[in-house]
Amino acid sequence: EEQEEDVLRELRLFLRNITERLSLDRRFKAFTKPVDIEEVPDYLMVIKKPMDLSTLLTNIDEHKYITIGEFMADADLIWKNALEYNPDSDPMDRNIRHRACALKDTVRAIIRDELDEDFERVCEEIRESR
Ligand SMILES: COC(=O)N1C[C@@H]2C[C@@H]3O[C@]2(Cc2nccnc23)C1
Repeated sequence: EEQEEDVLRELRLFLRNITERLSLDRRFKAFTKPVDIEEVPDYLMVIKKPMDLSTLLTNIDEHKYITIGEFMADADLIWKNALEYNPDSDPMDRNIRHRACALKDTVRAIIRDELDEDFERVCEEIRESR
């Protein structure tokens, strides 16, 4: 009912705010747009489900996420894909893995600090009711 839509609207605002803050952080520039398949032709052979911050924003606007957990699963793909595709010891790979780890820790810290447990529980109740 209408109260449920109010809750999901507030969730979208919270998720957009997190995603926009991450997109402004210079450490995460490599994660703001999809990896360019023309520049990296083998990317889709290695990475089954690409994800990036601009795609997260599109998914939010398309009402794809009803719980924080669903958003986290896609946000985690960003850094997991970077660790998987860039495993080597050369400085470029090490650099993007360092940023991937920083992204992982930053997302978790924001959610721990800013997500109200009761609000998340209401979102999960809505997900179970649909
Ligand atoms: C999240 O970003 C990444 O996982 N990558 C991996 C690619 C390999 C390397 O860096 C990326 C883009 C790129 N483009 C041209 C030549 N080499 C590269 C970004």
